[in-house]
Amino acid sequence: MIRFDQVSVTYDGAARPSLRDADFTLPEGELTLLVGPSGVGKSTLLGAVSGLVPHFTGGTLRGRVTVAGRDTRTHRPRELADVVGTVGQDPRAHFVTDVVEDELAYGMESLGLPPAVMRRRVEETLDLLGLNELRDRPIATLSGGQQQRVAIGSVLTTHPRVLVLDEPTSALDPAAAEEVLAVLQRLVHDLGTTVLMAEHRLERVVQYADRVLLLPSPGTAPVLGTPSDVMAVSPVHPPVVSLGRLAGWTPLPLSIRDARRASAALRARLSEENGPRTPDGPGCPAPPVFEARGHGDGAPGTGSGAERRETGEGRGREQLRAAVPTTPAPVSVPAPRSGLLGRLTRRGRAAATAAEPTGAPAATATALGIRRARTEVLHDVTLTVAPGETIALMGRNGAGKSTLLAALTGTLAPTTGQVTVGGRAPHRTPPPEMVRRVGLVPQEPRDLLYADTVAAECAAADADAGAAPGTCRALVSALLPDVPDDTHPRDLSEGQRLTLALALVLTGRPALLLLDEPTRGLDYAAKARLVETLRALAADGHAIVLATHDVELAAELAHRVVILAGGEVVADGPTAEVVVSSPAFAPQVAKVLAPGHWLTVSQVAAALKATEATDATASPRTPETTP
Ligand SMILES: Nc1ncnc2c1ncn2[C@@H]1O[C@H](COP(=O)(O)OP(=O)(O)OP(=O)(O)O)[C@@H](O)[C@H]1O
Ligand SMILES: Nc1ncnc2c1ncn2[C@@H]1O[C@H](COP(=O)(O)OP(=O)(O)OP(=O)(O)O)[C@@H](O)[C@H]1O
Repeated sequence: MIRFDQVSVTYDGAARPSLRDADFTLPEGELTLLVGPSGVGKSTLLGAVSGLVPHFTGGTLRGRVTVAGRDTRTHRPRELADVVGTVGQDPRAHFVTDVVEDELAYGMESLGLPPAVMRRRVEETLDLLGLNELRDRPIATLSGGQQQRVAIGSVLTTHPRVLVLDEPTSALDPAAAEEVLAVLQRLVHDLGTTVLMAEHRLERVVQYADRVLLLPSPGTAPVLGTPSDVMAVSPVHPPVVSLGRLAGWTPLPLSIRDARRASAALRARLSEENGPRTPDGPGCPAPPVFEARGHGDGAPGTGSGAERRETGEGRGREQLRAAVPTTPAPVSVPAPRSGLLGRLTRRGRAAATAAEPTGAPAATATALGIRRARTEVLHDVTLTVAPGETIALMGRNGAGKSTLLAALTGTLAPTTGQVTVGGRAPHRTPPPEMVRRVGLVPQEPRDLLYADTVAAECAAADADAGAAPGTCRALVSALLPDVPDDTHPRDLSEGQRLTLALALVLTGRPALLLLDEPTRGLDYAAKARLVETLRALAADGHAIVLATHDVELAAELAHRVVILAGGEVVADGPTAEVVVSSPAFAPQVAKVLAPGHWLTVSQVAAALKATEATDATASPRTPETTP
């Protein structure tokens, strides 16, 4: 159904192709997952299928891409619209109309479908994606996840034979993501739809894939194989695969169910330990985080142990291994340089202590209620955020997370109750006085970026924060060393844009840092860098509140998890206590190793090391659990 014939794409002015030597066929009626580190060319490959590359993006496409027999170089995206449905990374870029129902009908109208068919398909899609209650709503008033569902729905109504999706679950809560993936799987199984989907959160999607197409590193040819064969060699993989590689499980499990079946010995071994040593309050140093290094570097969790015990099962695995270079995965958010970050956080501490008397909370909400349009979106929310504390704010799409963050920044005024940040009521305090008290990195970092160059953004951030000229640029250099002054923010990758937005906000050294869904579009390595940066800030006294659907991020970073449902706080407590028993919010490791309170692969690796050290003095090693 989709055929790439020796395809390379080079953007205008680029020194190297962004996609090279792509040569593969994707058959009809299969779901193929496209994976790879940030900036490796996934969106470029997807664009070559929908015709956006090179027709809209410019650049040169060599070779031939055919979709249902049509050459995408000679067929513009409009001439492919009856066959290919595309949802890009930013749902808002997708919308043509203002209201949910109209948006669902728009694609069918363009294809000239009869009104009766349109009506039936709109109703079906509203039901299928749980959008019924939102059908009359202006799209601009929907939450991020609600908008993403509408974008997906608007493509499904045209019944395309090929669906091309760029991170379709990035703004969805875990349950909504499962619902959308189940719908896609039904289309594949029941209607023979061909789905090609890029996604960074592999823990959500890999078990749904028939095949995985891996772009291992920039300029390396794509590798196609079964999910388990590709995951065995991929530089990006979900925690359940890291755990399987660490424990040496063969075949490598991709689902929680398979991992639980393989995990009896590991669970027994870990039960001898006293449980994970998690940071349960501000100021506690935490264990290392997501695996940030590439395959083959011998680090725990990269699978070297598992591979030594490989039995060779899995057709094609050896060829895959040969095709995947063993260089570390490129990262889009480089490690902070300790000197500069140190200076940043020291200044942060000065700001934090200047803004807060010792022991005072960074922020409070008391019996907070907020009405938007005619709906009460938050109700009776009471919350205290301490300096140095990292809180993950979780909950279903539309639960009110972004609304709570907006109340903390002062963008929305309480309808009832009170909010204080650094001792002030944020909605009544002039913005310049709030800059050092609170900063928000919004769900879409583009919303903070107005200027044409990175340098101009930095100059504006210095002026807004009353900081010495050069303050912001020093931060950008620390967090994004390779980005020149004259780069247009539009040309940065998702991860780079997020980091630029973070640097702009940190220029004001806010005592309270708010981040709305900060891992959208980030690969595992970039996420590890973000975690490192946020930990350094928390250790230095900044309070951090993250609204996130990323259960793995919450497990790594948060001291405390607060769950909102229908605008109310329904859980608030230490991370392990809140997430371990929750089917929706537990990270993969917790699900595999329940009832133990293990949350991350790094905790398990540390525990195994400890038991091994004990065993080395007492008895022979247990090969099964040797990393
Ligand atoms: N329109 C464009 N013009 C010039 N360069 C581009 C354009 N689009 C992408 N690039 C560059 O091509 C490379 C591949 O980008 P692409 O967006 O395809 O990667 P990706 O794997 O989808 O990344 P991510 O996971 O961050 O979305 C990057 O170096 C990017 O900067
Ligand atoms: N401007 C607005 N007018 C009316 N209702 C709104 C407006 N903005 C948001 N809402 C509604 O308020 C509710 C809470 O939205 P909010 O953006 O706070 O949710 P969220 O928990 O951040 O969701 P997500 O996880 O999808 O980002 C949703 O039902 C949303 O539709």
